[in-house]
Amino acid sequence: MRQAQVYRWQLPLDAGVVLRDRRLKTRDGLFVHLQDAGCEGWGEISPLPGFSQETLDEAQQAVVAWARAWSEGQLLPLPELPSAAFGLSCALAELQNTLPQAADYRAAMLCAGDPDDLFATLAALPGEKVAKVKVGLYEAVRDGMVVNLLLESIDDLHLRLDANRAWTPLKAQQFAKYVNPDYRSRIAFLEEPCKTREDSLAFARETGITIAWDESLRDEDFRFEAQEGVGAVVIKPTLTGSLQKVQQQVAAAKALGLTVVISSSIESSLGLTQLARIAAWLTPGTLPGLDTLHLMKAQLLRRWPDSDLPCLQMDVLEPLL
Ligand SMILES: O=C(O)CCC(=O)C1=CC=C[C@@H](O)[C@@H]1C(=O)O
Ligand SMILES: [Mg+2]
Repeated sequence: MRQAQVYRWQLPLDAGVVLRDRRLKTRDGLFVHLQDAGCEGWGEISPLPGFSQETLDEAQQAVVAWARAWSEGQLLPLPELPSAAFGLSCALAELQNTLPQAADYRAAMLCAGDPDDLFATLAALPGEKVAKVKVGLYEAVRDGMVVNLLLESIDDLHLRLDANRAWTPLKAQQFAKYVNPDYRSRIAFLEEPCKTREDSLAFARETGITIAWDESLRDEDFRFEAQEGVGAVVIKPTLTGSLQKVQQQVAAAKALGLTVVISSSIESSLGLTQLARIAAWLTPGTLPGLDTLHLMKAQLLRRWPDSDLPCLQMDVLEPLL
């Protein structure tokens, strides 16, 4: 007999998590748990404030209705809301054993805070040294100097940068001016430098710095096409939709020869470990962008290997059905 449950949860975040100018104090989300004929599957639905179009309450309504119908034997189409479609499709994939267990728990180190503190940590990174640095939060010139300094001091370091569309063309140029042309090839990519796609493309052409699309993938008029200066796409499944849609986007990007990075939308450890499995499955060989667990004060139900954070269990979940 089929059984479905939807749980709501809330986790405290580290004091310093700022997203699109707003400070996030907690991460709120849902889990769905499906059981059928001795098999089970879990999925996480946690729209990211400032990034997702839908609110958690809207996602909850859609997920509860879908799960109720499913437990009564109906198979409704997945909801349109990306976070809901993603979480439900993961639960179904676990239930049907189509989401492989093997996971890629490596993550490009997310750097924040004082650059002076970063050198030692980065220099000591084992294996492929890839770090992600946010730019566009301070003066573009300061960003340029920090990036230059990091690449200068650690000669096997590659950086992923992310401006979240913060710059005007002028500011982007000010940034680029400070990065020694010899080091630019070690900028693996710079996500979304400018406010518009046209300006970002012009920046890539003019500076030789490879750019990546993240926010643009959610633009109504976005199409996968070869574009000079674009080297990668960053796919955030919680913002994209069902696993099937994620697979389609990965395939379309790969067909253009682009690097595809599966990235976190600050999911709990349960969602994050599923993303590590999706990365191992769909983008083997590319370091995923999943270094966000340390932004939280606890894990939930499933552990991320080597994390020291306490792992909270079922008793903190609020059942909704
Ligand atoms: O992509 C990564 O390496 C980590 C995730 C990450 O950088 C982000 C997750 C969610 C919102 C943003 O703060 C940021 C991004 O814009 O890509
Ligand atoms: Mg980004």
